[in-house]
Amino acid sequence: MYESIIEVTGLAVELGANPVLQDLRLTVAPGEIVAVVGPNGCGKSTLLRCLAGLQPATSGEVRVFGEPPADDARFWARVALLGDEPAWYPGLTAREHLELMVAVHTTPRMTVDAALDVFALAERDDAAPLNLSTGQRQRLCLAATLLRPSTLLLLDEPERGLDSAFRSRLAGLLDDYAAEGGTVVMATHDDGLASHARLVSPSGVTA
Ligand SMILES: Nc1ncnc2c1ncn2[C@@H]1O[C@H](COP(=O)(O)OP(=O)(O)OP(=O)(O)O)[C@@H](O)[C@H]1O
Repeated sequence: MYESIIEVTGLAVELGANPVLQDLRLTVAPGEIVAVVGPNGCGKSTLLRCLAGLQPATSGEVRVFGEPPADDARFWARVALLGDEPAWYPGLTAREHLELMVAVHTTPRMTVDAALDVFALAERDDAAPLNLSTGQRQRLCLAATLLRPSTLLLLDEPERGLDSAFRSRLAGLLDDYAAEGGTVVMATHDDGLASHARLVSPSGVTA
């Protein structure tokens, strides 16, 4: 068991000549829900990308599960990332995309039918993702992310496209994930989701 799942010290990131993150410190304990908040462009997505090992630090240290994040099977067995919309497989339905996740991850957190039910997609399960609405597609992304086994969720604006009822439902799902011992770090502009979380601001500004 780790005392902290995430340990960030003195993190700085420059993109081009742009100092996006400066001397950022963050510690996240198991079972915590952390909301990375702040105005557009303050570095929320950049921080999440650093935690996912997708953005190298200019200086400072990022440790996830005690080690620098590495783009390898061991890291991704524990970490589920919701970032930009993925590329969808042509010819596969929403259900078949979730079945792919189950085929790849041998111990899914729920069945495909349960995921379709939880994410209110059962009636559109035979649609191609590109024939779903924006919010339905986001629910499919969330279903795929929460279906796979993980102990750390990294979510970049999970509320994107969701109606207010489903945003509330998502807050409950994240609470359940944390109650099971999982840890959540999300970049969000949604006050409801943020109200369930400890707030962290890359820039020191939260509104
Ligand atoms: N490839 C890049 N080169 C230079 N600057 C970049 C690059 N990518 C992002 N930036 C800049 O880095 C800053 C942080 O971007 P980031 O996407 O992390 O912000 P954010 O807080 O997630 O914003 P939003 O709320 O709009 O999603 C922004 O000023 C952005 O313009």
